[in-house]
Amino acid sequence: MKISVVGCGYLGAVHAACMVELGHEVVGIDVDERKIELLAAGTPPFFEPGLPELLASAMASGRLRFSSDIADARGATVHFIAVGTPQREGSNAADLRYVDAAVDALIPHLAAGDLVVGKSTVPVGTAARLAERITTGAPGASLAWNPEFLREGFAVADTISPDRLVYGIDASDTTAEGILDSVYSRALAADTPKVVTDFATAELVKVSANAFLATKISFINAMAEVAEATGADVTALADAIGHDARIGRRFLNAGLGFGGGCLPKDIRAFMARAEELGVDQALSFLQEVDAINMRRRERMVDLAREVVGGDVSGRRIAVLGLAFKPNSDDVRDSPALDVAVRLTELGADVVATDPQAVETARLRKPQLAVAGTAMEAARDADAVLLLTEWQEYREIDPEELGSLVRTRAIVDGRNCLDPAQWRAAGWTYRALGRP
Ligand SMILES: NC(=O)c1ccc[n+]([C@@H]2O[C@H](COP(=O)([O-])OP(=O)(O)OC[C@H]3O[C@@H](n4cnc5c(N)ncnc54)[C@H](O)[C@@H]3O)[C@@H](O)[C@H]2O)c1
Ligand SMILES: O=c1ccn([C@@H]2O[C@H](COP(=O)(O)OP(=O)(O)O[C@H]3O[C@H](CO)[C@@H](O)[C@H](O)[C@H]3O)[C@@H](O)[C@H]2O)c(=O)[nH]1
Repeated sequence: MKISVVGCGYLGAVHAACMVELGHEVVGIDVDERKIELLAAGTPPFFEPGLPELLASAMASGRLRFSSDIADARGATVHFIAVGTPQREGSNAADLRYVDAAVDALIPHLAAGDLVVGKSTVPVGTAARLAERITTGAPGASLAWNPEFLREGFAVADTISPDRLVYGIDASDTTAEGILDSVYSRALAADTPKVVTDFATAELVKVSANAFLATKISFINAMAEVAEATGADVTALADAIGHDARIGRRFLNAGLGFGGGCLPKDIRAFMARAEELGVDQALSFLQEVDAINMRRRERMVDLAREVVGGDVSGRRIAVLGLAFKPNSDDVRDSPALDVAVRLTELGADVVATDPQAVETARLRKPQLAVAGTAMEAARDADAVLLLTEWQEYREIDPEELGSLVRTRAIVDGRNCLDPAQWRAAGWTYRALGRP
């Protein structure tokens, strides 16, 4: 099939390359010319494992091109909308201006029979509004909502082999399901579960899934707060409750909490939308989910204070990790970057590092002092903070790191180190939620 993907960020660039892998012919479109230049040269504009190889083979197939001109979407029959829906400035609500602009720009290039497919995460009600605009502006074209559940760091595998496919389709649309089935024929042949529903349900599936995941993380972080007050160990607690299949161990990793371009802004936009709908009480628990999450960052700053003896001002602090999670260079609402910046503002002499996110962090926070490696960051440090659990940080030798620092003090913000090993090497080991 001929497909256009409008918006080539973390979601769209991966989606475009994966659609080629699934046998389609694809044009990726973005208003950011620098991004398009990089992609057209076969270079991903961000770090995502597996994407360089996938992009190279997609480009070599001759079935993938990129353009900054929306007119190049003409001729495709399926048009994915994958533009950003960030948090609106000064409000919790989603900023829909990019989605609106993308759809408006696309409309003049649609032909009868074309299907526009929404992938961006939007407040419930958006699809119905856009469908109206499309059917008026481009008679014979229609809209489906097909939310995306990929995780950064696993984006390629999650796109090619999703856990499920959700199609939000207008009841009067007789062709959309068949078109989407053709797009995803390989996943469907592998028995991927498919849920066909209305627009509102499809939109809600996405935000409620993220609300559930955020709640699960904040639940365990609330337990971490209680563990801290009692000397209990939240990691053992998570293992124990996680053995109950009804609970499950995944997404029960206590620590610095959730960040990124999705969970934080999605729960806030969900609350804002619920308020508009007059059902804000139903989601009031998400305020607490958000508050628990943000408190972890404050607690981390407090622990940094504690390990250096009370005042971080003028103290050398090594920060290992800036990305919001490992295997990503994404620093949007990153708890690690947030803590590094707060400590800098408190007068600490912070030197931060990350295997992939140093550049993205510096773009947002040019004042941040950075180092290329953990060993460089740790030189003469009064304390080391591990804030993103990259594998290479998990494997650090406490003796090697210890030979570089001024004081052997480490705060494990992700509960990813073995306390016994570090203490045996003479380190003061502190963590979020375990003794
Ligand atoms: N990142 C993820 O893991 C992920 C997963 C599932 C869903 N989502 C959702 O997907 C959407 C995109 O997220 P992202 O992380 O890829 O964001 P992003 O900021 O990385 O990418 C968005 C892209 O859209 C482009 N854009 C903006 N306006 C445009 C227009 N009018 N025409 C063409 N391109 C335009 C931007 O230049 C940018 O490259 C969001 O709604 C997000 O919530 C993201
Ligand atoms: O047990 C856990 C699991 C995750 N996190 C943190 O939670 C955040 C989000 O992690 P994750 O969900 O793995 O990353 P994302 O790539 O943001 O993916 C989420 O957001 C996407 C965008 O909506 C969805 O598509 C995905 O399904 C959803 O998992 C990160 O800061 C993690 O460090 C924890 O603190 N503890």
